[in-house]
Amino acid sequence: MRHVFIVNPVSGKADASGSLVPKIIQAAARQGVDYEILLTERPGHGVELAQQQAAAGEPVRLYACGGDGTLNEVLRGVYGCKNAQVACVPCGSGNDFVRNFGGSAPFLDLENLIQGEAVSMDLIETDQGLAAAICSAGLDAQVAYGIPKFRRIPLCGGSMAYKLSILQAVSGPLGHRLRICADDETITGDFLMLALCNGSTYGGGFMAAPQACMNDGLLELVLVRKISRLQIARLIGDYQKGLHMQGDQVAPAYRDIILARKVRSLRLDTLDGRPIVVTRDGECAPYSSLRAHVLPAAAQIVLPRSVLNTELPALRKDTILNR
Ligand SMILES: Nc1ncnc2c1ncn2[C@@H]1O[C@H](COP(=O)(O)OP(=O)(O)OP(=O)(O)O)[C@@H](O)[C@H]1O
Repeated sequence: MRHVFIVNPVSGKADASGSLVPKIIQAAARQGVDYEILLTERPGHGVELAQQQAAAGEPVRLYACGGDGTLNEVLRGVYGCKNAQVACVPCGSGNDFVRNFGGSAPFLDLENLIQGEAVSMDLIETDQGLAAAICSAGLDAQVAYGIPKFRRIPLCGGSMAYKLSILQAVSGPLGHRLRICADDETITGDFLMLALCNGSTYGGGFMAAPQACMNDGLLELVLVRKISRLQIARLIGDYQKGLHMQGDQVAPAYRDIILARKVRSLRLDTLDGRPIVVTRDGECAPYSSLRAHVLPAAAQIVLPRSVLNTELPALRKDTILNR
């Protein structure tokens, strides 16, 4: 099997490629694998490179070296190619995908990752494109959407841009009138936001669905009703830590404002004439509707050896390939 490292030099806070490339060369040499290193040159280039690498039909393992956006591009590029496995080398800002598996450290241990095995995992297909972990809509996505604008202001760093974007989002009209069709159930009401989760975590560590399993053929839908600014301030800390849920149930303190379902498909339509911001693995844009469904076992994701030996909600062990 060929090992191809697709490196995004602009992901994360600094260009990681300078330090990463020598580590890749050393790890690949020590593991004695046939490898290649490719750098992305522009947005979307990761999709093209992954497509080209998988097109020959030979077994190939692609390492997406960057953040969640780079992983998303590589997964899009190989979607439908049974010969391609995908690994994540987390060098981005949020790196939410690997949080499902205990965090970045084992994935940055390249020899551990090269020795890893592929696990068949679900993806989310939406009418806006694929998502690996979470597709969300509403206030949280609106905050993420606003950050780049504030980052363009001189001396405005990442944390200040995030705070200014929150301030802007909560100063405007809160919530949307939505019609949500979750499988066969239709729910109409005023909602602050919703998260459709294959994985547990997004937005740099917000744990929307702590029990989400990435290979059970189901998605966790978390709906937050329209609430006051004071209630948002109370909820936000618990939502970040996943304390709004108790196992598969909504925690008693939040049962009047949060709904949770396990679903295969979702249709969302805005009924108030205002577009709602949607984010897929961190890529944001406003839409008036969204269609999404689970793609069971659509990707072969490589997990480091040490992660495969750990019990995690994100992973059912019976789908490990190559064993
Ligand atoms: N050479 C390049 N120049 C400019 N943009 C690029 C280049 N290569 C890739 N990109 C784009 O960089 C964007 C950001 O990458 P990525 O999401 O991996 O990093 P991040 O935002 O730092 O991490 P995270 O999403 O985990 O917070 C992606 O949308 C990708 O399309």
